[in-house]
Amino acid sequence: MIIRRIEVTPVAFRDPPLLNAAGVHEPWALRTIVEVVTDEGLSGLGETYGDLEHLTKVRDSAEALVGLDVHATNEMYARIASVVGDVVSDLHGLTGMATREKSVDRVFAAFEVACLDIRGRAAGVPVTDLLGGRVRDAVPYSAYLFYKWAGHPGAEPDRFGEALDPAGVVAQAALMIKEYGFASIKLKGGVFQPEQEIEAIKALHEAFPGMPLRLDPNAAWTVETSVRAGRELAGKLEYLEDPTPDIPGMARVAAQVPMPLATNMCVVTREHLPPAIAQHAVQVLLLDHHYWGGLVRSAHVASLCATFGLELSMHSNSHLGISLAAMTHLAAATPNLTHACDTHTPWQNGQDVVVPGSLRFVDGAVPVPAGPGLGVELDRDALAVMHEQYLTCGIVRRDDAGYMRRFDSAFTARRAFW
Ligand SMILES: O=C([O-])C(=O)C[C@H](O)[C@@H](O)C(=O)[O-]
Ligand SMILES: [Mg+2]
Repeated sequence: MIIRRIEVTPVAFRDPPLLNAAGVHEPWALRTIVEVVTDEGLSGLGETYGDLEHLTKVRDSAEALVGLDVHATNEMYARIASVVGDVVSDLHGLTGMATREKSVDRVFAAFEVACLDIRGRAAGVPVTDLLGGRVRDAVPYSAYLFYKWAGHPGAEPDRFGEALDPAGVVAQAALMIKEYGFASIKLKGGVFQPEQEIEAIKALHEAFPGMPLRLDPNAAWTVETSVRAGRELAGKLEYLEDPTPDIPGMARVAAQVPMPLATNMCVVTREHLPPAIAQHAVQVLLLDHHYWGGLVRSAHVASLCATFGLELSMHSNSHLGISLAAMTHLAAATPNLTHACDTHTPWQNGQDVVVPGSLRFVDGAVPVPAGPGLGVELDRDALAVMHEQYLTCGIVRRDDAGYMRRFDSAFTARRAFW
């Protein structure tokens, strides 16, 4: 199974004005779709970020992989490492510090997933079986709530409407739970004064008694604020996610609040694990195969977490169905991933590059797709439409702060701000 050809296609799809500590989502979200084709005519799919600097590395790497066997992932990683010469950072900073290793892992992941898709198709088994077999038939996801404007400025309101206060947040949760059946809730914070976000959690706790809740201010709070908020929310949070920046800051908070702390910001690559574990900075790691180097490397990290007593959840950016399928296969094969995963899927409102039908939500969980490989098929018409949207949307990298500054010229991204 020799790689003959790799198609790399950037796409854009509509995204609502979701607010976070970095600013606000632009009207279009970007992704890159990777299709690896072998000499035997088998093809496999991968999905990754769409920012131009990353896309360029993905394109350059694709050329370097032609001629390799789809099983040769160590050689694939080495070739990609030699192509990815420098560190690629996101403007939004929401997934923590960029390092060289993380930059390579991010590029490698899309190709690794595509090769696993091919290997699963060739063997007639789902990707889950290549990762050790399923420990759950369906993967639970959480309702991922955002403060948001009713619509993008100058455009019609979207169907989710405005959510700028506790009542709006509760209404958004009710809509998501009604449509998807989610059984846990995450609120993206770091947008308003901490008191207002604490009130929103209290309102959710009252409206959905017993439902596990998380709050994620994306490091917008100081240590002192995090401790105060954590204590005020005692008994109401399953975990508090990245209240404050960096491992030492998280360690100080963790020692003083009653709930576990989770992260997708201070532990984002292997070198962060030893200090975080030594300092007891986090109790829950949000895995994300897109930057932890694909599915197999993520499974290795999961195993390390089991050794050191860290629990697991899963992080999500705006994504499409190839990513949802990959996330579901990984989570279904990871025994210690016991918290419901994050997903942006509801915000994508049905837009996708995969043929509808193989991915669905049942009681808030996605059943592992039945077909071989990832179990999803590329919808080539949809891909062409979304690629055209990419060419015309005028956005080449995600810039939440820059977009926010169009409406609030003094805005700066919030880090240990409150
Ligand atoms: O910290 C997190 O969970 C994220 O970074 C998730 C997403 O990036 C989210 O914050 C977003 O897209 O605004
Ligand atoms: Mg987070």
